[in-house]
Amino acid sequence: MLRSCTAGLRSLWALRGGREGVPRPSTDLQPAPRLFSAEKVIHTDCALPNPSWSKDLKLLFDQFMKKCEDGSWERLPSYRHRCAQISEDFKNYFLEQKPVKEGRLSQVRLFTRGFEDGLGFEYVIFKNNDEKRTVCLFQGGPYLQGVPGFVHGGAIAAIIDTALALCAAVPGKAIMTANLNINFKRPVPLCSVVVINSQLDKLEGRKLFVSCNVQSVDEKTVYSEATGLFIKLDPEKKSF
Ligand SMILES: CCCCCCCCCCCCCC(=O)SCCNC(=O)CCNC(=O)[C@H](O)C(C)(C)COP(=O)(O)OP(=O)(O)OC[C@H]1O[C@@H](n2cnc3c(N)ncnc32)[C@H](O)[C@@H]1OP(=O)(O)O
Repeated sequence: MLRSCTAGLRSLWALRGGREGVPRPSTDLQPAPRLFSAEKVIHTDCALPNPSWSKDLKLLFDQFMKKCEDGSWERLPSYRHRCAQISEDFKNYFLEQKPVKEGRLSQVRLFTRGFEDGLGFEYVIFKNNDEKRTVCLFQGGPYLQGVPGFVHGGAIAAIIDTALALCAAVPGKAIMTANLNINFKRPVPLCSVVVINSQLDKLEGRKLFVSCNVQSVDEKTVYSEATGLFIKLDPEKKSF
């Protein structure tokens, strides 16, 4: 498996050198939006297939795209730089906050989209609004290694947090993770594809309770199970 990762890396670098439109790391600093800027910025949607996606990931992606045809499921787009709408949702709560120095703003990226194609988090999330659930198809690349040959637990936590956040997300409202509990039951092989099934279990005032499992594509292996608590930020509280 590690050999195939290394081979994959080499071919990715080769691809990067030759593929038009795939920027080199040093120049991949697109003109990013100012944090919390209302300015609309168009960026590349990362939740679409790229050459690093394995056959399994492409196959599952196609299956879910078919499910989107009748409108019951939707694919959630995903951007490297925070999209204008999400920034709008949060800006009222962080009025005084200047988290990033001017000179570094162009480097700001969403953590799970901060790697070059295929090296880190490759994923796409589909949402079924009626059933209040999401499915995240995730391929953990070679830069996410923890124990040799397996995905780092912190990387698994990050993709679980992302999947649960988007399951809990309420349009126009800002939410944050208050609690995340994960049982790591089996290690996730590096460069493999796993499926994260999340659901909204309960809504209690500002509290959104969600849970998920992380399974192999054939559903025979449960790698992790998790629960999360997300809180809708209170517009009356601006003390962050
Ligand atoms: C999420 C992002 C969506 C955007 C999508 C982008 C895509 C990428 C997705 C990336 C995703 C990345 C996501 C990230 O990385 S989010 C980053 C990681 N999270 C944080 O940094 C959050 C830090 N914490 C806070 O800011 C505050 O504590 C929050 C805002 C969470 C609540 O402070 P607030 O002052 O507003 O609320 P409250 O204290 O009055 O509490 C309200 C109620 O909640 C209950 N409670 C609170 N905490 C806990 C707890 N730990 N266990 C159990 N219960 C808890 C509490 O008892 C009370 O209940 P009740 O008394 O009313 O019954």
